[in-house]
Amino acid sequence: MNTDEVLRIFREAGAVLEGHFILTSGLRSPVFLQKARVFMHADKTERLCKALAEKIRAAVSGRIDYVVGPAIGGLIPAYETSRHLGAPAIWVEREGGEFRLRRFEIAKGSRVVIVEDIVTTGLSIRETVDCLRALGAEVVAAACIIDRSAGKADVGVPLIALAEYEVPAYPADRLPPELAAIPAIKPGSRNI
Ligand SMILES: O=P(O)(O)OC[C@H]1O[C@H](OP(=O)(O)OP(=O)(O)O)[C@H](O)[C@@H]1O
Ligand SMILES: O=C(O)c1cc(=O)[nH]c(=O)[nH]1
Ligand SMILES: [Mg+2]
Repeated sequence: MNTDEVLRIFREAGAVLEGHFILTSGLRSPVFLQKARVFMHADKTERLCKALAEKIRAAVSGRIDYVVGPAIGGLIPAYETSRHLGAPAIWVEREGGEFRLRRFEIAKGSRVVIVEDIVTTGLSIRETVDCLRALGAEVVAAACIIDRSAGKADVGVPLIALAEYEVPAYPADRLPPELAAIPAIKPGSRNI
């Protein structure tokens, strides 16, 4: 599946939003990919995640013990991708602002792949890598449906993206005037 096909699915689902958005990194953007509007459709999610699982299988040699999704956005794609990889899906969720593996125990040396929805700066994947490494896991790769950095984000492990789609994002104190004129909203779950 190529980037155009992935974006077609997002557009068909009404998931490409325009306005003024506060991203999880604090950056501001005129475009927000509201993945929940895609993941509400099992057929669309299956097509995307089956293709992502194939890309992961081609890139990762050796066993995968767990697929880990960073909540909330990573929950559904990690679960659906895990189905195609034949590995169990678990998740990290925020406790006091930090990602924790609250509901599961994993053996030291477990080989894990992180599956995210969207990557912008890579911050959320880096936080997930830190949490898993502190538990003794080996993070063999991370994957996402759409990489908004188009390959520029450094997540500390190899990143496998189903699609790369570069979207502008600006520091809050360097907004273009047309963006500053629109009231900002924050759709994600960090800090709520
Ligand atoms: O690469 P980054 O700069 O970290 O941005 C991408 C992250 O932002 C979103 O999560 P968010 O924290 O907004 O909450 P959500 O998972 O509930 O959507 C998205 O799900 C990724 O986790
Ligand atoms: O960077 C983000 O927080 C972000 C961007 C985006 O397009 N979609 C999303 O869910 N999060
Ligand atoms: Mg998220």
